[in-house]
Amino acid sequence: MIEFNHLRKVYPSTEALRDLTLTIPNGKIFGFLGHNGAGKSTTLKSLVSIIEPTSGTINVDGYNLADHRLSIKKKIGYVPDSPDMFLELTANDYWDLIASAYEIPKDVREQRQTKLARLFDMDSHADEPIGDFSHGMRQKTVVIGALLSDPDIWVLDEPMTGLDPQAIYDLKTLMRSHAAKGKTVIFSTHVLATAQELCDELAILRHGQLIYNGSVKQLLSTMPNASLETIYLKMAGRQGDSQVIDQLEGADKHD
Ligand SMILES: Nc1ncnc2c1ncn2[C@@H]1O[C@H](COP(=O)(O)OP(=O)(O)OP(=O)(O)O)[C@@H](O)[C@H]1O
Repeated sequence: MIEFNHLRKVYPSTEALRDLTLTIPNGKIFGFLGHNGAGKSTTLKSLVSIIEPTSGTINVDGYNLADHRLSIKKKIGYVPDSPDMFLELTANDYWDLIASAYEIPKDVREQRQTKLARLFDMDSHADEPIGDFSHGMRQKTVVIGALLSDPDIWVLDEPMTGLDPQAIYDLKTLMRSHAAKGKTVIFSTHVLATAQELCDELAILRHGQLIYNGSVKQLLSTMPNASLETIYLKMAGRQGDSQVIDQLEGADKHD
């Protein structure tokens, strides 16, 4: 179980998180939704210790993150919001780096890497530089890296961006099976159909504030026959949406 208690993050020009309090249970797929800049990555980066919150605490399985940083980091596999890093390394070098940081035994690492690289069609590209990869191949490289240590807690920031349909299907299957084992799967997405299909529970952020936390079922029951997209846009979307689109359409007609 992961608990965020009154988390705040202030950047010089923005208050990215405002008093975020929520609990993420084990054994569920938990989704973060919110417009660009809502605070999703900031929340996930705080959990994986890439950034330090301005105030507030995070507890993982009852342990305070600030006091047990290293042991908690080792339980987490993280897919960052951008796969454009370590471009000069080969995929293999990158996985080596992760294997040594997580102290994964050589035989375990080899077994898992072989399976994951084959699953994501990356086995024949392992010795090529990441900088030569397409966006989707870079994404597959970081997904494999995140899952290499078989971590209990998966923190996936927009993990499906750029993946092909087969890889998306496979990743969704892995996420479901990991949660079914009672482990934790946290991900952010802008694809509301995916969130509706995959998530058990959701947090919706707007301007760094939590505007919904609960089950997808419960949220869908608030508006019978409406999709998550419809409900989300009512909660988090621009007011007078159709008016703005009508004005744009009108402007186009006069061009
Ligand atoms: N390193 C940084 N320095 C300054 N401001 C930042 C930094 N990182 C994020 N921010 C600001 O914090 C706010 C939240 O950003 P964050 O990346 O958490 O949003 P997000 O919900 O993940 O957005 P997106 O959907 O676009 O990825 C934004 O206003 C952003 O400009």
